[in-house]
Amino acid sequence: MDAEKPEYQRVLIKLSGEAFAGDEDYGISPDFLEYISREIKSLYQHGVQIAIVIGGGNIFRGVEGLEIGIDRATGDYMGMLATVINALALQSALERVAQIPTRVLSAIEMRQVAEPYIRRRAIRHLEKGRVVIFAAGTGNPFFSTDTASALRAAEISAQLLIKATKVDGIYTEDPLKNPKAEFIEEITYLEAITRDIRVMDHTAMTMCMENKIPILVLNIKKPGNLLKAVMGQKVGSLVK
Ligand SMILES: Nc1ncnc2c1ncn2[C@@H]1O[C@H](COP(=O)(O)OP(=O)(O)OP(=O)(O)O)[C@@H](O)[C@H]1O
Ligand SMILES: O=c1ccn([C@@H]2O[C@H](COP(=O)(O)O)[C@@H](O)[C@H]2O)c(=O)[nH]1
Repeated sequence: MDAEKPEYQRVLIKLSGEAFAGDEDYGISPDFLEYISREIKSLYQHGVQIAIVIGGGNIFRGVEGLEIGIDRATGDYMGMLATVINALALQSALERVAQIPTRVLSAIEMRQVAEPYIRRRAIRHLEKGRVVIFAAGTGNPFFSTDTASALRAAEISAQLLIKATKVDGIYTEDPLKNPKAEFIEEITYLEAITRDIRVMDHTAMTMCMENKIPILVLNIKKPGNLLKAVMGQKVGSLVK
């Protein structure tokens, strides 16, 4: 284990589903799986307790179902199942590439595939040095995996929620839509909500505010960013 001490001992990482697709628009990229496993290993080697919530945007989002006649709640369940697929892929990669013991805990019971989500069990896994992957979001339709990350971060008393995404941090507007948007290094929860910063949904932001969980938004595609975050080095944008 490295002598350098991390700033945070227990973190929750929200991994965007879209990032799982790598350079494609859909599916799971083997290169990304390998890359993210190595990135996570770098934190793990510093003794950081790591919980992960995975999105499903690379496979299915509930709102997409509406376009093909699938009602919202059913579409949302499909979206939650998509996060389970991503969780299993990540588990397999973490164990194969990084040799890290990993547990998938699902908010929707499917015993043959994953453990059911039980808060105290999740904490026990973390204490035992297992990376915990929370699958199936909150288990409820009409929510998002952003909200699931805020909820799980509060439940496990994570010291930091890292929103690992495709952009460098928070901007005045979505930088993928407006390249002239300006970078914001630090912002309060309330300001992020009132300025309608959409990098994380408002329900998630409010939950973090109420539970005083700082949110760090960073670019997951830049190697070393996750490690910088847990070491307390300057990276991304902070909401607190
Ligand atoms: N003000 C803003 N600053 C930064 N990013 C923003 C802003 N408004 C919108 N975004 C967009 O929010 C996105 C973050 O959401 P992301 O796609 O990572 O997560 P998600 O939608 O929760 O995950 P998934 O891909 O699984 O659906 C960024 O890629 C960015 O394009
Ligand atoms: O608690 C939850 C979490 C997710 N969903 C559905 O899953 C998809 C994928 O999640 P993303 O956050 O968009 O990556 C989401 O669009 C919802 O349809 C849910 O219903 N409840």
